[in-house]
Order: sequence, then structure tokens, then C-alpha cells
Amino acid sequence: MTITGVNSNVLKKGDPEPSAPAAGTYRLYNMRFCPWAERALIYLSAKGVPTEVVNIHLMEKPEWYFKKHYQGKVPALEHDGRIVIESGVIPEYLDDLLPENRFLLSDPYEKAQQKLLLERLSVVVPAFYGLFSLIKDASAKEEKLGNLKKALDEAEQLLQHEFFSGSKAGYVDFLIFPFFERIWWVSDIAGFAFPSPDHPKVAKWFKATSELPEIARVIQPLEKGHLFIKSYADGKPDYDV
Ligand SMILES: N[C@@H](CCC(=O)N[C@@H](CS)C(=O)NCC(=O)O)C(=O)O
Repeated sequence: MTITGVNSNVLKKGDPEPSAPAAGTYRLYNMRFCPWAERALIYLSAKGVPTEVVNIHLMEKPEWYFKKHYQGKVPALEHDGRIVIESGVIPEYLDDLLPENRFLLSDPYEKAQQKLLLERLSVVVPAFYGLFSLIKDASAKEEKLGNLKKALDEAEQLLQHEFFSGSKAGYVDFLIFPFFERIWWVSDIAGFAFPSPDHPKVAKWFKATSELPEIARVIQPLEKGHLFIKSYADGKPDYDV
């Protein structure tokens, strides 16, 4: 196992800054339920590089964390005295740094196409965030589920192969999966079906992708996802569930 600490203690205000990661190893500042951080986590897992995960309490951030990320957000990647932030930048950085095992293709046209596909698929992101209000108040259910359906219709149409990245999972799958996973978490709580037979290609992709070893070994169990989502919807996110 090259990834350690995925479920480690959550560091908060007052906790000391960990010493620098050992040379040649990677450290990911993470929050287990953050979809943006999960993009970087999945990428590191797929790269198979030695990685230590450090979980950050986002409501009570350690003072030193602002040296890692100027806004105090996750993810941030630290290695060999360098820090890289942003979930859209870290994967590309890792591909440039470790080109023997690339996921974002190096051919300029293919690379552009993959990025455009991710851009189009990103309709699922606002559709997902819009679902939170349903957990406490079902009054806008029709509208929110209508937005989700439109986003999933788009994804169904964009899925031309077994994976979004082609016959093998890659950049697009790794970066968009965390949002589909969270739609799945919310579906049980807010009372709608996902994955659903209305989007058969997406349903098949979701199952296959969630079972990939590089993903399965780093994601959170469904029950924990439920607990976190409920705490978040209550306005008191519980980072220790
Ligand atoms: N644009 C950033 C977004 C990251 C983000 O919003 N992370 C959230 C957690 S899911 C965060 O750190 N929130 C803490 C804060 O905003 O203070 C990225 O893609 O990396």
C-alpha cells in the first residue's frame, strides 16, 4: 500500500505542523469528504507513488496550514519542499512530473479533448451542490432533480466508451468520479435513484469506476458518506465520522 493515513486523525487549530515529508515522498493535505481533494487522492493512488495523507479540520484550521494553501483550502500537495494546490492543477502536475504513467494524454489535441470533455461533464458539479437543500427541505425537489436529470442526460450522451477517457479509466474519470460518488451518497438521503436505469451507460460506468482498485482503496464507505452529508446539511460538518 503506497498510500497511508487516509483515515488518519484530523489536524486542527493548536495541533503542531508535521515535519516535512521524506525526500521522494508525497503528502496530500486532504479532507476525506471533499470531492476536490478526492481528485488528487485518486490520482496519487493511480500513480502508485508513496503518499502520506494529512487530514485537515476545515472549520478549525491549524494556523500553519495557511503556509501550505493561501486560502486554507484542500487539496494541497507537498513534496521535495514544493507545494502545489488546486484539484485541476495537481493531476496535470503529477502527469508532467511522472510521465511514465500518464493519464492526461500528452498529444496536444488529445489533451485538449480530454480537458474539454471534463469541462462539459462539469455540469454535474452545480447539479450535485444543488441537492443539499433537498436534505432538509423537499419543496424544491422537482427543480433540483430536474437539474440533476439534465446533467446526467448530458453525461449519458458524452459517455462514448466504457470510460469517459476511453477504453481505460483516466484523467476525466478520476476528476469527475468524486461528484458522481457524492450524488450517490445524497440519493439515499434525499430520496431519489442513483445510479438509475434512466442513465444506463452512466450506471455501468459508475459501478466499474468505483470498483477500480486505485479508487476503491481510497474512497470512504457509503455509511460514512451518509453521516458526513447529513452533518454538512445540518451546518455542522463532522470531519471525524
Ligand atoms: N478550487 C479548489 C476548491 C477546493 C475546495 O473548495 N475545497 C473545500 C473543501 S471541499 C475547502 O477547502 N473549503 C475550506 C474553505 O473554503 O475554507 C480546488 O479545486 O482545489
